[in-house]
Amino acid sequence: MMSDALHGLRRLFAIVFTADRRGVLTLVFVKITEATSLPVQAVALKLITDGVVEHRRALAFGGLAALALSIVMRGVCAAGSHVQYSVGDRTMIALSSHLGRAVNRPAGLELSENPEFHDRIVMLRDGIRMLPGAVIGIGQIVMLGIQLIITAVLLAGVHPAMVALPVLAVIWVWFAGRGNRIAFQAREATAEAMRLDEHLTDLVLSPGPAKELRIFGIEGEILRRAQELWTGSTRAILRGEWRGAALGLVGLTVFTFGVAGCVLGAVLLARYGRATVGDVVLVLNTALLALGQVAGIVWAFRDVAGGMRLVVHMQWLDGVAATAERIPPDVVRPPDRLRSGIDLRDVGFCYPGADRPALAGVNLAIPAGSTVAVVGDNGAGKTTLIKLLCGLYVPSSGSITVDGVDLTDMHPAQWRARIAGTFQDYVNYELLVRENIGQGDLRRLPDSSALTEAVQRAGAADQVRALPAGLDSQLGRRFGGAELSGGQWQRLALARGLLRDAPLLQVLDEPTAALDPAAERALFERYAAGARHAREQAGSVTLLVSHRFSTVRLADLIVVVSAGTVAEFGSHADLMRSESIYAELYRLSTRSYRD
Ligand SMILES: Nc1ncnc2c1ncn2[C@@H]1O[C@H](COP(=O)(O)OP(=O)(O)OP(=O)(O)O)[C@@H](O)[C@H]1O
Repeated sequence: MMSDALHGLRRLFAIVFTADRRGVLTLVFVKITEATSLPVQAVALKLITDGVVEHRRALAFGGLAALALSIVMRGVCAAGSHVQYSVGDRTMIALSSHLGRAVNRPAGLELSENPEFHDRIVMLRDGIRMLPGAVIGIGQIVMLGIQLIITAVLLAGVHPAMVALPVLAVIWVWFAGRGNRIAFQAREATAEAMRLDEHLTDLVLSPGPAKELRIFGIEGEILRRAQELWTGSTRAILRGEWRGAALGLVGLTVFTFGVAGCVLGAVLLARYGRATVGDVVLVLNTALLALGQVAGIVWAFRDVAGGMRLVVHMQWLDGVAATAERIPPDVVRPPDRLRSGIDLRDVGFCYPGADRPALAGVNLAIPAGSTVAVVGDNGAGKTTLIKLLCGLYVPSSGSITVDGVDLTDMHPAQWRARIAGTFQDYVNYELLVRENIGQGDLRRLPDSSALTEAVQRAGAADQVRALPAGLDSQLGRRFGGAELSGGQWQRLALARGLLRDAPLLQVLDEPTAALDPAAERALFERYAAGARHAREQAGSVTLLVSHRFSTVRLADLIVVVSAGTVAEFGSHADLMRSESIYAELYRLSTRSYRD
């Protein structure tokens, strides 16, 4: 535990020092000056008192000179005090960008689906806001620590037993440290409840879910649940704070007795002629000062402990992010063009924490240049299959190979750079239209003709033309821009998925649910035309997940996924010739359209 704390403190020091070297050095100078100014003042008062009482002019003038010095030192400290804020802010900025990098490091989705990850992120986010306080706290501890050592030396000069006072200070700090830990643990235990509270409050405040909430009349109930979570968490945090404060109070009581003992001792020593009146003034000054110094250290430790816990969460995140980064030792680059295709051999996958596999025994050979439709019931495993092909998860068993190279041997980011896609839960980026589409390939964002071509292929040309500034129109009511219908947002998402030139894998996971069947078919025909171009250029494979058989039948090959495995695989004509599940589903769908 102690070694963890020391390690955390060392890391925190290192982070602060790296973030602002010059600021830290200035801060050290300012804090040492601040630390020595008060003891200089206490000694000055002793010298002045003894000089006046004993009629020793030189002593009194020496005391006055020391007093003047202490005032100058205090002035230097006041002038330099702003440095601690800038060091704090720079550290906060450095750690925030480190956090951003760590969160983006993992190749897959496992980490973002891990509840512990989200709890730690909440604690990190809150902790980063406390960082400037932790930096100021480090400065305070250094300064007050030096002061306390000088105090101990001065007190020992009056009587050696008074050196016990700093020992009592350590006891106080220890009690307070235990108290802080209890308070922090209480706060951390509420992280999940606080996250749920945030989610529920967002639901009520965001325009998207507002319709459903109003229709069902559940805003009140959702808010009540959020309030309940917030109240429960706040109460638990307060309980922890009270218990922590009680421990701190025990330490304070012990130390106060020590201060009283020193003052009483000095008075008795003076009474029996073993100390001067100046000594009593010195003890009064320093011992009472020490009360404030240790109280300051206790408070500063609380802020620093917050920073140290932040370091612990950061290290956890760095560790799991590095593990999840999945960079193979001998990285193989994805091919420039697909020659043979993508093979799945006996692929199985179980989501972390799930009790049964989402996919098992999947065998599939997808030839280069083919367009493949994936069909199946809800929950059959279609999206999971797509996510494995995109390298967002690693199969639990079996292998996926691209032109004979195992996907796990490829750099995940390099493989993803060769994938284009639109998913059923696409994102509505409320940016400029060109930025919304440009997210599909940032390198092509400035290329208006590439954007326009993607817009045309997605069938969104008319809707973009109707906007006040075309590609440069702002989207989203909240930002003073245009609000789009569900289908219009979806067409922009499709354009985004079409922006990347000649991808090796083009994925369309039910991206057309908000389009009518005729629009979906027209879109897929345009897609197929584009796919021909990509096929010629890069041997691209296009994968389409759809429940609409009028579109599905246009694909070269059809995969029927059922209960986590591939039940059928073949062309429309082949599957229709046999008594297949596909033929049954196809007839059902065409019949329901006729009825
Ligand atoms: N992130 C996840 N964590 C745990 N289980 C999941 C996760 N995503 C999906 N599953 C489970 O895996 C199974 C397959 O889900 P998948 O999303 O692949 O189905 P699907 O065929 O795409 O369904 P749909 O047609 O409804 O989109 C389901 O039982 C689902 O509950």
